[in-house]
Amino acid sequence: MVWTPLHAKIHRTIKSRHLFKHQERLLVAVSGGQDSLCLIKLLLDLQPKWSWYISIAHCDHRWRDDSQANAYHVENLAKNWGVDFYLETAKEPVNSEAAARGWRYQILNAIAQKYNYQYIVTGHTASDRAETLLYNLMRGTGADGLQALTWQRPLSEKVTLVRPLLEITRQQTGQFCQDFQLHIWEDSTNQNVKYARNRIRQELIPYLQTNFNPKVESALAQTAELLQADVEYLEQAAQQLREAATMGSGDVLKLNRQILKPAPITLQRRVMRQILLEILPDAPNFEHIQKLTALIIAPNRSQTDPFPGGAIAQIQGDWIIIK
Ligand SMILES: Nc1ncnc2c1ncn2[C@@H]1O[C@H](COP(=O)(O)OP(=O)(O)OP(=O)(O)O)[C@@H](O)[C@H]1O
Repeated sequence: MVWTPLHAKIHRTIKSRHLFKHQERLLVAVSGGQDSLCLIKLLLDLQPKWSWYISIAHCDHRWRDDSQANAYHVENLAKNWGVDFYLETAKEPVNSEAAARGWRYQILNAIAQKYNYQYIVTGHTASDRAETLLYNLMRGTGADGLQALTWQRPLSEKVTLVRPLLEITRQQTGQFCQDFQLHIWEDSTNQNVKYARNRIRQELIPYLQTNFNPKVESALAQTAELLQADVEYLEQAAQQLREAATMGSGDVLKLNRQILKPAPITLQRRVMRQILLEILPDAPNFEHIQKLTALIIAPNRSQTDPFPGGAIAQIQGDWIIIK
């Protein structure tokens, strides 16, 4: 087996970030594209050092004419490598990117639970991280949206999603596949500049590389990494503030304004967002968070309009009452 600098880098990353331990069961999500092929080859090469049990899962969304051929291609690779292969085919063609993603994670999670895999591993790269950061920046999310793709994320009680390639660029995964002659299945929809994501990848990033910073992808990925640590810290601080300020539970929630008032605005907003995440049917937007935060210094007896789902917040002296 040929050991490259990329092997060494991933080995170090897995060790230093404690992504997996020895002898764990990994379900690798392989689309057949260059990123996930690079990922599976690296993990299979590292396997003897770690004694993992590695399998491959592929999801056929049925949204391209060649999607079945794509699935066979991945199945053949799995056969040649001698690893278990799980295929799930959508009953109806999945026709939006968001729907495909939602369906895919649900399926991967179900396979992992059924066959007892602790980890689902995906091939997201530093390039994906940079694109996600730019995309979210233009949509106006705060630091939470910009932290863009975390190393690990729980998908359910027993299954964790892990992304070991977040410090490797797409250029590197492409070169790796070429060096090892891995046959990539090109996704024709990646070329379609109708999608904002593809315009960022095909047009915006190359423009930034040429005119601003040739290493812009790694620079943006590093920004995401720094923001991730900031967000983690702020969320913990907000959680503590919330616990200190909250009374009651169930249908009526009381927040003490005297405790919230001296806190920095970023923590006040985060407390309100954490609460709204639990009581609204969908994720709260900036306006919802602002409306609730404004009550911290509002005159006595002020109240909000109903939030989606019907909850109302009102002031009674030192308390914000949410019911
Ligand atoms: N059809 C598929 N079958 C199995 N795994 C897949 C499939 N498509 C994508 N993946 C996994 O997801 C990773 C990211 O793929 P891609 O960037 O195309 O998806 P995405 O929709 O942007 O994902 P996300 O929502 O997680 O950011 C791939 O490297 C691969 O591990």
